[in-house]
Amino acid sequence: KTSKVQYYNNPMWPGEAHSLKVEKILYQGKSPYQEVLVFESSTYGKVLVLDGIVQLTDKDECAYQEMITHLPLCSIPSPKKVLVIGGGDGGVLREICRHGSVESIDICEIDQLVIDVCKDFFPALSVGFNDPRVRLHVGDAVEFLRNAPEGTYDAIIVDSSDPIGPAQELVEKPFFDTISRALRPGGVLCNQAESMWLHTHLIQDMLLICRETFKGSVHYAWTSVPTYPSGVIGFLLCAKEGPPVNFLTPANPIEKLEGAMEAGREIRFYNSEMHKAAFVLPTFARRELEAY
Ligand SMILES: NCCCN[C@H]1CC[C@H](N)CC1
Repeated sequence: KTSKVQYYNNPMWPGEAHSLKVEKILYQGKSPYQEVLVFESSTYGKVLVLDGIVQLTDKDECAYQEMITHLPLCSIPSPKKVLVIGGGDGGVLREICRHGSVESIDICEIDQLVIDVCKDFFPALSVGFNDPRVRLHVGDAVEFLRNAPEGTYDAIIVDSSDPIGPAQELVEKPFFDTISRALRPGGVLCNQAESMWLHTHLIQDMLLICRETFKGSVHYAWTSVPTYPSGVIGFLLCAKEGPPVNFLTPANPIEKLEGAMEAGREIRFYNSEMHKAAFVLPTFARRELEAY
C-alpha cells in the first residue's frame, strides 16, 4: 500500500506532491489543532505528518534539529536561558541539552497530542524532555511571550510548522515584537524560514519585519532536508541590538559541546564548517534576499 503525502491541494506547494511508501500506519489521530499521522516508511524510518505535511523522519531529522539549534547557540559565547516555540517532538530540546552552559530551557508547544505521540513513537527525539533543565508550557506562544518578563532569554528558537494552520501568526510582526522584548540585549532568534526555491516572497516579508525589529543583524541560512518540499529548508538568524553577534563564525564552536552521550546520540549533521557554509547563498537567492 502506498500513500502520497499530498501537497497538491496545499497552497504552500501548488502542483507539488511528495510520495513515500507506507509500510505500516503506526498512529492516526486528530487534536483540536491538526491531524496527526505516524507511519513506518521503506527507507526513512518512522515519519511524523501533521495535516498532510511531513514534519520529520528518523533518517533526516538530525539536519533540521541540529542546524536550527546550533546555528544560534554556537553564535553566542555562553547561552544560559533558552526558549523553544513549537518543537513538541523534543528534537530541538535534545540538541539544546548538549550545551553545558545552558541553565534553563522553556518550551511552549500548543498541541499536547504531538508531545504524547512523539513520546510513544520517537524516543530518540522526545529524550529531550527528560533533561531537568526543561520546563514545558502547553499553550499559545503569543500568550506565553506576552507574559514573559522583558529581556529574559539569551536565545529563542521558533521550531514552527508552516504558516497555514496553528503556526499562521508566527510569521507576523506582532509576534516578532514579543520575541524581541523577551530577548536580552544581544540575544538571538532562530526561526524556521521556508525554502529559497519556493517561498522567496514569504522570506522577503519576514526579512523586512526582522530587519526592522532586530537591529543587531539578520541573516538567512539554509540546509538540506530531503523529505521537505524542494529538499531544503531555511532559517532566519536575528540578533537583538546589544553586544555584537557574528553568526557567520561560531563563537562557541561545537567541539566544546558536552553531553552528547546523555542526549542519547552523537551529533550527525552539524559542524563548524557546515555552520559557515549555511550562510552562503546561491546567486538567485542572493539577488532575491540580500536586497531585503
Ligand atoms: N520539529 C519538526 C520540524 C518542524 N518544522 C517544519 C516541518 C514542516 C516543514 N514544511 C517546515 C519545517
